[in-house]
Amino acid sequence: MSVKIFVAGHHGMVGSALTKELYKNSANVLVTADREELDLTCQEAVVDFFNQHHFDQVYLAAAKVGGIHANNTYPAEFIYENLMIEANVIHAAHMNDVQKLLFLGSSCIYPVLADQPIVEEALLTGGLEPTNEPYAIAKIAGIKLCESYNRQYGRDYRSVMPTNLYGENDNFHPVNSHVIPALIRRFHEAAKSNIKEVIVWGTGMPRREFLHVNDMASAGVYIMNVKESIYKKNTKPMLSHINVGTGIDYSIKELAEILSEITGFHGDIVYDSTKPDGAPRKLMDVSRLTGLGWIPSIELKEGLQKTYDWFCKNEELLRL
Ligand SMILES: NC(=O)C1=CN([C@@H]2O[C@H](COP(=O)(O)OP(=O)(O)OC[C@H]3O[C@@H](n4cnc5c(N)ncnc54)[C@H](OP(=O)(O)O)[C@@H]3O)[C@@H](O)[C@H]2O)C=CC1
Ligand SMILES: C[C@H]1O[C@H](OP(=O)(O)OP(=O)(O)OC[C@H]2O[C@@H](n3cnc4c(=O)[nH]c(N)nc43)[C@H](O)[C@@H]2O)[C@@H](O)[C@@H](O)C1=O
Repeated sequence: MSVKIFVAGHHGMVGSALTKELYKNSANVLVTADREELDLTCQEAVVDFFNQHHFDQVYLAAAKVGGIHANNTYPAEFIYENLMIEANVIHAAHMNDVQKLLFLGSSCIYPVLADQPIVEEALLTGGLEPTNEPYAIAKIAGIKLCESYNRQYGRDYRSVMPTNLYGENDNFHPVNSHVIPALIRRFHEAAKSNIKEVIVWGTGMPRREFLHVNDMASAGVYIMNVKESIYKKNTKPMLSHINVGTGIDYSIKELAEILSEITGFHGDIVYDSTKPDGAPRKLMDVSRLTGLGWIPSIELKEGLQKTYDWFCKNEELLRL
């Protein structure tokens, strides 16, 4: 029997990987819409769109996304657009009797000084990291929307909390992107132009856990398809969210050194400590996910090399 699925955000890094992953199952019938046809912040447009289709499932991978600088510079857009997208899509899914939905949150929902590795239960136990608090608040609202429709209406809306992601179709903007695409581009351009020095933001000391987007897509589809009774057994009764990561982290300095090697940059790496470090560490406890039977398959160096190869092939077409 076919399963009609709406993938919101299908042009994005995660949405495009999810689309590929979902196409592996020939029973899936995917529906997507470009932003020009469907602005997800517009309630009327979202209601009309859901009324036209009868979806069995929704993957909500559309969001206003960016790295530490973008979050710190455009907090109003990050909180407003994300709240609107989540409220519109999750509510419209419920009103149209869509029983299953997967919402993408982020590891920044957890308190900035949470015990490491961070367990799902750490949510709302402390203050958030200031540079991305508005985005994190919107993501927490998304989790609570899912939990509330589950509690009140018996929906099966699950939320994945991915660690920092990277891979093909990432945003390689020089300042608004995340650290991996930013450094790939900066090291690549320096190596090509024989520039002797590359600036890396912050002290290089923060630690981050990185997951390749193909692993993220595989985990997302896996989690969506775990039987409800088994998924609930692995979460506290009302908890709808689950961490997605590798369980391994690296310092930004270690990451920069790996990327300089991959891109063939042989100059000096200079740390600009006037730029924010953000959270000191964000390593997630992934035992709930591994307990469900999923483990990642792309090791960091391999994933970075694949991403760099993809960047070199697509440099001219990228949204920079
Ligand atoms: N990247 C990361 O490191 C992490 C990402 N996540 C989460 O994963 C999800 C996907 O992120 P990612 O793929 O990296 O982000 P991208 O920016 O690559 O993709 C986001 C997608 O959402 C679409 N979108 C944004 N606003 C609207 C709107 N108003 N109407 C219609 N479409 C819209 C964009 O459309 P368009 O193509 O037109 O711009 C884009 O296709 C997000 O929820 C994010 O919070 C979580 C943890 C880490
Ligand atoms: C996924 C996650 O992404 C964001 O949080 P973040 O984890 O801090 O992600 P980031 O990739 O932007 O930075 C990671 C680290 O790397 C350092 N760093 C060095 N040099 C560059 C650099 O050139 N660019 C960037 N962006 N960071 C750099 C940077 O200073 C920081 O210490 C959230 O806002 C939030 O949106 C969220 O959920």
